[in-house]
Amino acid sequence: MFLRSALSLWPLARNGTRSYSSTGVTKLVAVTVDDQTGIATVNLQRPPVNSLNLELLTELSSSLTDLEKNKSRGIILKSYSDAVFSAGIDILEMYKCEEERVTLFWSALQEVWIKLYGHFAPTVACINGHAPAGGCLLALSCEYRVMVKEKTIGLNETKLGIVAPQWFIASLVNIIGQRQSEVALTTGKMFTTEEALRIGLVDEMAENTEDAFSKSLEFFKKFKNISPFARAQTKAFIRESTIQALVKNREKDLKMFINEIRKENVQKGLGQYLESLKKRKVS
Ligand SMILES: CCCCCCCCCCC/C=C/C(=O)SCCNC(=O)CCNC(=O)[C@H](O)C(C)(C)COP(=O)(O)OP(=O)(O)OC[C@H]1O[C@@H](n2cnc3c(N)ncnc32)[C@H](O)[C@@H]1OP(=O)(O)O
Repeated sequence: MFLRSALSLWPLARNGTRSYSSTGVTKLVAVTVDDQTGIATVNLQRPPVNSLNLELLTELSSSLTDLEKNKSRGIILKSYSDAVFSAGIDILEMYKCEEERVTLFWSALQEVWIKLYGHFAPTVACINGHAPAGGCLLALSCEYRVMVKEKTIGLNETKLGIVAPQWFIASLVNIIGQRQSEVALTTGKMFTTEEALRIGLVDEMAENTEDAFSKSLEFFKKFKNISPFARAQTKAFIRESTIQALVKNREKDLKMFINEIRKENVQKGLGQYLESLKKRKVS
């Protein structure tokens, strides 16, 4: 009964699913809600590599707000591409950036993390491609991670000569612990799917996107006999201190980000990194 009335808020059904976009036009984030289960699939679709720019983050943020309002029964976050889940922050948002835009950009990233990390319903990252840095952060924000074999994931910021902010670090520490995080972060380690599974950075490995998606769906069955309220409140208690650490320091975090990326050596490093990306190809 509750599910029916919650779902009735969604736009018209088509083939058992409801497609939805916060702007009315599907653009960088496509949301589909399964009519039977109420599970939402949030598909990131910014070719070629789903790098996170202001527009994608703004759409993702409003999709998450709508899912919260419409009481979705769960979220699967995935990529349109079988090669890349998300390449992390679009380097062009940090390289030679304008103050006004970079302020909006970082605020949007904070907002997305706060909403996704704190989302009341169960969340799964269906990691169907590489997930460096900000891409890894999105996956870490979910409650469960299913990753396609032979991909890579990690917070590789130090490799770019930048420092992962405290909330990126906390998201990792909460999953793999302090020691493993320290080694991973200081070396900018990118884990293969197999390595990530061994250290608990991901929960399951999948053969391909389809397999990852069906394993993601299985996760929600764990809560079949659990009160949604008890589940959500427990998650909120567990995650509260991590979220509050950013919520109380958003302005400071923003200033630190802007100061850090404006440094001459950081700008030089980002420029070189962009160049190296253009020359290199991943097999
Ligand atoms: C005291 C201090 C307090 C802290 C202050 C804060 C400090 C700052 C914190 C900032 C945190 C940063 C987080 C990030 O997310 S940084 C981004 C890191 N991302 C990466 O390193 C990934 C780079 N990309 C790749 O490794 C590969 O592209 C990938 C494996 C993802 C896919 O490989 P594939 O072979 O499929 O694709 P290509 O490499 O050919 O890429 C296609 C085109 O896309 C461009 N590209 C790729 N990634 C990015 C990116 N992140 N931003 C912008 N552009 C990107 C790539 O150059 C290709 O472009 P062209 O087609 O034009 O050549």
